[in-house]
Amino acid sequence: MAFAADPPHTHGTLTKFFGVSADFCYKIPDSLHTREGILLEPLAVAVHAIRLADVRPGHRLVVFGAGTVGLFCAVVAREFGASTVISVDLLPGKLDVARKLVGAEVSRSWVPNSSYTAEENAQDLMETYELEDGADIVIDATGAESSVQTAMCILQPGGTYVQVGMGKRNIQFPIAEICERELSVKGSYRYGTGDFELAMSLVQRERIKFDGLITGEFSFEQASEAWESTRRGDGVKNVIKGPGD
Ligand SMILES: NC(=O)c1ccc[n+]([C@@H]2O[C@H](COP(=O)([O-])OP(=O)(O)OC[C@H]3O[C@@H](n4cnc5c(N)ncnc54)[C@H](O)[C@@H]3O)[C@@H](O)[C@H]2O)c1
Ligand SMILES: OC[C@H](O)C(O)[C@@H](O)CO
Repeated sequence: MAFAADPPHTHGTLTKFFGVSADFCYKIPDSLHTREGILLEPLAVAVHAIRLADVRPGHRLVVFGAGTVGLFCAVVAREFGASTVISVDLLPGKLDVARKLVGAEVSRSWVPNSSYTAEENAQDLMETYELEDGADIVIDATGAESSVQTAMCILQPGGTYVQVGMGKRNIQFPIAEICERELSVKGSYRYGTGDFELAMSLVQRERIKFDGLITGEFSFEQASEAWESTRRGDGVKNVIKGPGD
């Protein structure tokens, strides 16, 4: 898969014109403003992950990370029938967005304690939400070592773990947990056939609404400020306009 947004295959999409074959394009639904169209990409990432996780009605999920990808994993899981989705993030503001997007009936939130071990955090989360044997499915959308370690300790026997977050290439990984509880561990990378279609359909049918998710708009000249704002974790999604827009 050649990814358009960053080198080496291209110089990136931060340009006035970007040529791409028509059969690699999807028409943004008329109901969406172009700037909201950028959210279809991370939504397709989430659709891919939730399909791989095989979320079924009644499942209880934990999603580490409430950035764009984690938020969308949580709301797509709701659409697949999850009864409870616990969003985990260090930033309480991100969890407020998750609650609004997913809805109070399904959404729960939890902030890890940075001075706890992974096992202590896992125990705290499971007690808080009465997950006696553990969650059915856990998704990591942070790439953070501490999240991955905690995630492994909150799955029920036979549960499924999906790695979406991409952080350090090598981390300490509690491999015994996989063996002893017969966990299924999967990696999720970008998207596959049908993921963009389902993402667009969820938006067109207004099952998922993008209202309030574009929290910053920057001119081309302010691009570095946009990246800095994203690095600080401000808001949800920043848009950088093309040159001359
Ligand atoms: N697998 C793929 O195809 C794919 C596609 C897109 C993004 N990604 C990866 O997914 C991850 C999420 O992407 P995003 O765009 O939502 O990023 P983001 O930076 O917007 O979100 C990450 C969130 O994780 C939270 N976080 C960081 N460390 C944490 C910790 N220790 N505990 C709890 N929360 C923590 C942050 O506060 C933030 O809200 C990134 O690692 C990104 O590289 C992977
Ligand atoms: O949504 C697609 C992602 O941005 C990526 O796959 C990227 O972060 C890794 O190269």
